[in-house]
Amino acid sequence: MTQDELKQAVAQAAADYVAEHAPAGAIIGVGTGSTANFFIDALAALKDRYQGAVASSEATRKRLESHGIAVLDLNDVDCIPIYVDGADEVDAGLNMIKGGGGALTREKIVAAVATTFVCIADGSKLVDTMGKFPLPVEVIPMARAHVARELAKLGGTPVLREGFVTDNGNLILDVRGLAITDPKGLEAQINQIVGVVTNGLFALRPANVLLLGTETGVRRIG
Ligand SMILES: O=C[C@H](O)[C@H](O)[C@H](O)COP(=O)(O)O
Repeated sequence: MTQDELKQAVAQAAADYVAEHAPAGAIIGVGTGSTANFFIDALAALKDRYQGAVASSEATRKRLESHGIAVLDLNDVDCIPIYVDGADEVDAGLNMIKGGGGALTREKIVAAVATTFVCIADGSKLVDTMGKFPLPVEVIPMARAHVARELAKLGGTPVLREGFVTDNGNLILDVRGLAITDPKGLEAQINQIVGVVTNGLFALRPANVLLLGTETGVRRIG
C-alpha cells in the first residue's frame, strides 16, 4: 500500500469512530495536514448528522467549507467530544510531536477543549523515542533570537522555518538534537521560555486513541 492509501484507511477508520462515538448534533474538532485532509473528505459523508466542525487552521477551515461542513468559532463552543488529527511522530504512550505544517498552536487549543483526541497516522509515524523529527516551536517574531539562544542551552539546534508565517502571525523554529527523555517535562520547560507561544510536543495532553495504518490493516491503540 502507498502512504496515501494508509492515510486514507486511518482517515476512514476515524470517520467510523466518530460515527460510533459522537452524538448526533455534536461539533467535531478537525486537525491539519495531509492525513487530516483525508479525514475531512471522509467526514463529508456524515455532515448532516453533526452541527459542524472546529478547524485547527485556515487550510482546514477552507477544506471543511469546500465540503459544505459548517465551521464554528471555538469561542462559541462548549464541548468537542472528539478531535481527530495527524502527527509527525507518536510513541507508545500516545505522546506526539506535531506542527510539521505549522498548525501546532491552534491544534493544541482545540485538543485542550476536546474530550477524546484521536490520532491518525500511517505506521511510519510510530517511534520508540521521539526526536528524530525536528520539534516545531511557535515564536513571537521579536523574540526569535532570544528563544533560539534558550533552545540552544537545552541542547537543541533551532533553525528558522524560512518564509513561513503561522495562522497567528508568528514564526516557527524547528529544533533538532533535543533529547526527549521526559516529553512532559520538556514540553513544559520550552513553554516557559518568554516569547514561545507553544511547542509541538503533545505530552501534557497526549492522544487518547491512536489509529495506525499498517499493511495488515488499521491497528487501534488506546
Ligand atoms: O501542523 C501540522 C500538524 O501537526 C499535522 O498534523 C502533522 O504535521 C502531520 O501532518 P501529516 O498528516 O501531513 O503528516
